[in-house]
Amino acid sequence: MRAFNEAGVLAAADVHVARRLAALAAADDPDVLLAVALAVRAPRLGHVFVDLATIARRATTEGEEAVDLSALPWPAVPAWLDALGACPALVAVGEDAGERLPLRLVGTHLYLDRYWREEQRIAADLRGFAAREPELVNAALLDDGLDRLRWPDEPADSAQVRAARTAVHRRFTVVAGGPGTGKTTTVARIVALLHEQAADGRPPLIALAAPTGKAAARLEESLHEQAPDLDTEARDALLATCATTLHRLLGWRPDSHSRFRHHRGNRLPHDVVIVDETSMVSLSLMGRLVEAVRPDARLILVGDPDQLTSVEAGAVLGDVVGPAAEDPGAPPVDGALRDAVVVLDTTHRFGGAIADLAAAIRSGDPDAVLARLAEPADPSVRWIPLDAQAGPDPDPLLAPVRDAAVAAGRAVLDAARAGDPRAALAALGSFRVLTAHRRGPYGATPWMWTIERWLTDALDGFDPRAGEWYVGRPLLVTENDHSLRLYNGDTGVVIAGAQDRVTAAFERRGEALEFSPTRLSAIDTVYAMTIHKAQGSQFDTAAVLLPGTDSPILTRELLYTGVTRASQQLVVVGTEEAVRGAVSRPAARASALRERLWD
Ligand SMILES: Nc1ncnc2c1ncn2[C@@H]1O[C@H](COP(=O)(O)OP(=O)(O)OP(=O)(O)O)[C@@H](O)[C@H]1O
Repeated sequence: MRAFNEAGVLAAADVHVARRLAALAAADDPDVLLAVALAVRAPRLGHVFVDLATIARRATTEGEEAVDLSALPWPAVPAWLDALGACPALVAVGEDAGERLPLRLVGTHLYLDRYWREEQRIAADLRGFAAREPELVNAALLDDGLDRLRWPDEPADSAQVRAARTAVHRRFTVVAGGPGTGKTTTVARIVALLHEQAADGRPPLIALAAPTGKAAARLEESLHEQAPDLDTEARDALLATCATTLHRLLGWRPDSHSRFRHHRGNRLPHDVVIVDETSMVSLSLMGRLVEAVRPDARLILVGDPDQLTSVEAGAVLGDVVGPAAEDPGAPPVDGALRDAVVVLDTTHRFGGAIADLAAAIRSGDPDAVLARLAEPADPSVRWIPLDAQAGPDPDPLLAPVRDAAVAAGRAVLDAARAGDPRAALAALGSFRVLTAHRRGPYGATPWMWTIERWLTDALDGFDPRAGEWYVGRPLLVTENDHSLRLYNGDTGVVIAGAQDRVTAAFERRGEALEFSPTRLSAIDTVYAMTIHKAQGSQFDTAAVLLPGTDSPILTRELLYTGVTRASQQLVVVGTEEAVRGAVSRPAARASALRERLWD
């Protein structure tokens, strides 16, 4: 294991855990130890298992320098599998082996047993939901509702209409689509239609949830915004709906890391559970969710399967949507899961060139992406083919980024000085620099210093050294604070108040909430933020700064998620190699959920 540790393939903790597990089972074959360490490593990097047949080609390293993986002493695969098969106290072999051992080998996939169980159980639960008898519905009322809730120019068989119809008819529905494809609109329709179906009886108990507090707050806000325009008796019910985090819904207990109040033995009381931003839900959280939903309830998963996935193991939404994403227009076939997945593929929100670029990234064709960057269909996309390292002396070609940062900074500062929190928050949301990393030469932290310098040079009286709570400072909440209802990722601005006092203003449901800065705990400055943190938010203008090609997190999903954070104007800074590197490198998480669901 030493060579693999020194090459940056294995971390010290992987080696340590592998040694402990092997010692308990009295296994001492070095090839077995290496395999166990790789299985321990897998979930740390988002994989559900390690595929021993491909790991020698696919492993990524964590060191700064490129490593020649082929020079490492990889065991020959057949002998490796045999060695694992000869450890009956450590490794269960095959899906049918009944023992509970620390590891499980299925074909060439080596799992930590816990993840194997999780994956298997989720597949069974989801297949169960998908196959369950459809609901009895009042079809005339449903048709009438779908008609009333349609946009004037929306076809009667649009994907949004199909998605809402599916969710009313079935016990399991997946609504998949990129930004602005009408997912939230569809959720609003589903809630309204389900209320209409129950008009004479007990109104359905509906839970709306999202993986983060910020995403939950955003879902709730947009449903409340859409409600007044909907032609339905259920308008009040929509206005009264609240969204919560998945952890809260499931009854997270601070005394226990993974146990929730609701589970298979104590299900959620809800008739309908709708989850937004499902791409951010990990395998284990999905496991806790599907086991807690009553078998006779409806489960509706909403999200964008092309976005970055949770940092924990699994890529559940992508696996559930599976092949349905490749032929969104295909008519339903007999497979129950195929019928449950509806892909929304018409963008209603942003500029054509941004949507075009996002589609090219999704298709994985680097030449098409570069062509759309070099000659976009309209001026909403701009590409600066530069290496995006932060430095004391930014390249003059970065002027568009600087100008946008200064324009937004000026608007934030003017509004903050004038004591106008709403205008300051609106200006803050108008522009953001997005990076792949937090630290290091391409990180959000050095870029923050660069932007602060630009603002100091351009704005009269702007001085970030004037004290921690200087007027106009853009704030980022870095931990959930349930008592203030501020969530990790929320942003705010320091606003001038009376008598030299300042407040920190944050937006909630279109209103500005102001707090004394002394009440805030985990806060950062946010001239730049990581693409991961920006997930679930959009900005009028976003500048996406790509790292070098040796960055292990430069992937297709990262670029797609960054690009789709811009609603009107997008600037991409990165070399041709970085763009190619990103597009040609899908995050490819090792997971067998897709096969378990679809094959
Ligand atoms: N069929 C449609 N025709 C015209 N406009 C629509 C249609 N569906 C939705 N819209 C509008 O497009 C915008 C995006 O819709 P919506 O917020 O539902 O998308 P979304 O997929 O939830 O976006 P996000 O990824 O930001 O959550 C909204 O302003 C909405 O009013």
